[in-house]
Amino acid sequence: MESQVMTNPEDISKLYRELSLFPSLTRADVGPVITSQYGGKYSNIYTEWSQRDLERNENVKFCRQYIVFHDDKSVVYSGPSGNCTEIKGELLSKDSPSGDMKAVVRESIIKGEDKQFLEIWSKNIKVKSINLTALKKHGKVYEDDQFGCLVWSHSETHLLYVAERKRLKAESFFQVWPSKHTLKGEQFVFYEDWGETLVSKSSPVLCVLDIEGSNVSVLEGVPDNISPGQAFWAPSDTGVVFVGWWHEPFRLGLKYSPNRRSSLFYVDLTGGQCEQLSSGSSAVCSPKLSPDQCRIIYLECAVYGPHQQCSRLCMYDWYTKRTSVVVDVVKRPREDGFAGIYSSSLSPLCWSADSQRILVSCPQGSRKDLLLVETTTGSVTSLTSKSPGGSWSLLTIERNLMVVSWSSPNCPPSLRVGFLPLGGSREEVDWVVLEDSQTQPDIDWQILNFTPPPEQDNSQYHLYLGETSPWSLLCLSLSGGPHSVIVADWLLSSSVLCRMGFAILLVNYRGSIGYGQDSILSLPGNVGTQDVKDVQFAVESVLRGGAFDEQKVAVAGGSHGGFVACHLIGQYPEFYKACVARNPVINLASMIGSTDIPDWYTLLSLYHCFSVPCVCVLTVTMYVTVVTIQVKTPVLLTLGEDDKRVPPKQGIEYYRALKALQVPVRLLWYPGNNHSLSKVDAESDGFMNIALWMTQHLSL
Ligand SMILES: CC(=O)N[C@@H](C)C(=O)N[C@@H](C)C(=O)O
Repeated sequence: MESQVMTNPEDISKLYRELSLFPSLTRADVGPVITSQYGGKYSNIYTEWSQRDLERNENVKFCRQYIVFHDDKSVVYSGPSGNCTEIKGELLSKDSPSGDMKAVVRESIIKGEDKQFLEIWSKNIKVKSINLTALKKHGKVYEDDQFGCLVWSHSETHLLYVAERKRLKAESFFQVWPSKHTLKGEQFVFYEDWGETLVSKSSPVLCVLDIEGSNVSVLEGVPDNISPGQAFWAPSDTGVVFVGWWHEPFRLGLKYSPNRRSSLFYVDLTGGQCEQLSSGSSAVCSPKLSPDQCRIIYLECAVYGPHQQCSRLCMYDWYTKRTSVVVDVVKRPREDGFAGIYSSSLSPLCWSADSQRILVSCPQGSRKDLLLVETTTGSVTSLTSKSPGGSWSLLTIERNLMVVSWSSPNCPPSLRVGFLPLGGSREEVDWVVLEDSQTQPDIDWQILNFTPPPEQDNSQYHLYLGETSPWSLLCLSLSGGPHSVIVADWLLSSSVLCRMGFAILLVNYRGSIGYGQDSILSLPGNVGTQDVKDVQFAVESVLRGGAFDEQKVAVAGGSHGGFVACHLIGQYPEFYKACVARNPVINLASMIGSTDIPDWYTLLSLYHCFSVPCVCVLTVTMYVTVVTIQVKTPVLLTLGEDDKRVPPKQGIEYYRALKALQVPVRLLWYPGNNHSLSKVDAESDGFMNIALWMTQHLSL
C-alpha cells in the first residue's frame, strides 16, 4: 500500500508557510475603567503578539486593541478597536498606573551606532526623550524577563529599571596618548555572564529616572555580591523591592534554572540601607505586590538540586514583616488533581481586586491550567480543569478582569477574557473570545495515561494524530530539561508533521514537571536509564494498539530530549529508523567543563557543582560511549554555534563517533543561534531538513 505522507519539499514548505502565519500572544494590559455618557462602563485591552515573518527572516511584534463593555462582573459587549500595528524598536514599555502616561525604552540606530532612549508619552505627545546612552550613567538596559523591568512609582513621578553597570573604557598598556578615566591593560579582562540567552548580562544595577528633572541615578546600597532584578516600588515609594541573586563564587546559567540562591531585598531610598526580606537559603522569583500594597507574593524553591522543581507560593506581609507559606511543595498529585505549582514567573499582575486571591497558570500533568489560590487558607481550585483541554495562560488580571491565551495541539492561540467570580462564589468563569483562531482540520489529539510496570508508578504521555491510515508513521518527540514538560498547546512543528500525515507521540517521562515533586526527584542519578525506559515503554504500548507500522518509527528530541533520543537508538538499535537531535547532551564529563549549568551535570552523579569531575562522572561517560557503539539509525544533528547550555562540541563528538562507525549522519550548523535554534531561518530550515530526513529514512 502506498504511503499517504507528504514527501515533496515544495508541498511541505507551503504547508509550513501556511501554519507559521498563526501568531502567539505575548502580553496584555487592561486600561482604566471609563464610564460613557450613557453610563456604560468599558475598558481598553492592549495586546501584543509575535509572528514569524519568513520573508524578512524575523519574528515581528505587533499590537492590537480591544474594547470590553462590562458591569464589573461580566462582559456585556466586546470587539477589536482598530487594526494591528507593528511595533519596532521598543525594548520595554509600560502605561502609568492612572493610564495617563506611557514610558518606552527604545533602541534606535543613529549614524550606525546603537542608542537607547527613555521616552515619556502623555496624550498624543512624546513629552520626553532621554538619551540614556549619551548620559553614560549605566550600560545597556536589561529587556529580558529574568532581571528586566520598567516600573512607574505609585506617584507616577519616577521610573525604575535595570541596566548593566557602567564600565570604564579599557585601553592598551601601549596607548601613546591615554585618555582620562580609562582602565589601562584591562582590554582583555574576562567578564562572567549569566549564561544562555543572558550572555552580555553580567552586573545589573537598579536605575531610577526622576521624570520632572530628567535625572537618572543608579541606586546605592545593593550589596556587591548580589545581582538585582525583577524590581518594583515599595508601598508609598519609600524604596525598592527586588530579587537579588548571589553571584559568588561564580555566575551560573539562569535560563530554565530558577534554583539559583536568591532572596527578596528592600533598599531604602533615603538612607540607602538594604534589608534582606527572605531567608537567603532558598531560590526566589517573581515577587508581586497586592493591590492594597500590604503583601508580596512570590515563588520559592530549593537551591541547586533539580533545576526546575515544584515551587512554594510564599507571602511576605509588609507591615508585620512575617512570611507564610501559602501553598507548599506537593509530593504526589492530590485526589482533586492538584499536582503543585510549577512556574518560574507569575504573570505581571496576578492578584484579585480584593487582595485575597492569586492566579497562577502552570502545568498540571500535560495540561496547562489556571489555578486560583486563596491566600488566607491556601486552598487551590482550578478555573479551567472543566473547560476544554489544552493550555490556559494568564496574561493579566486587573480589577478581576482576566485576560488569557488559550491554545491546543490543533488550535492556534486565541484571546479570551472573563471575570473572576467573587470570593466564596462557586460560579464558573464565563469566557468570552476576543480573537478566535481556526481549529486545524485533520489533526486530532488525546492524552494517554499508562500504568507502567511496577518500577514506573507515575507516567503520562500525549499523542497527536494526523489523518490515520494503515501506514501511519509514529514520530516520537521528547521533552528536554529533563525537568520540563510538554503541555497540550499549539506547536508549529508538530502541527505541520501531523498535517503531512505523521502521528506524533510527545512523551513526558518521569522527572518532567507537573506530576508532583516525587516524580522530579526520581530522575537524578537515573538519567539514561529511567527516562529512556519510560519513553520506550510508551512507544511500545502505543504500537501494541496496532495502528502504526512498527518498521516506521522515528525519534526526535532536543537538549536532554536529544540525550534520551541518542540513548534510545543506542539501547534499541533495531527499533528506530530515523533520529533527529537538536543540541543534544552527549558526554556528561565534557559537559561539566563547558556548560553554563555545571551544577546540574554534577548532580546527575551526586557531586557538588564547585568540585572537580570525578570517577563517578567518568563512569557515566563510558556508559554513553558503550551505547554509541551499537547505533545503526541514521542521525540528523542540528546545532547552534552560540549555545551556552549544551555547547555544540557535544554534538560534534557524537558526529565523529557516528562517522567512525559508518552510521549515516548529517550535521546542520546554525551560526548566530543559541540553544533553542529559534531564529526564524534556523527554525524553518531545521524543520524542512527534519521532515525530509524522516521521510527519506522511513522510506516513504
Ligand atoms: C536546564 C536545561 O536547560 N537543560 C537542558 C539540557 C535542556 O534539556 N533544555 C531543554 C529545556 C530544552 O528543550 O532546551
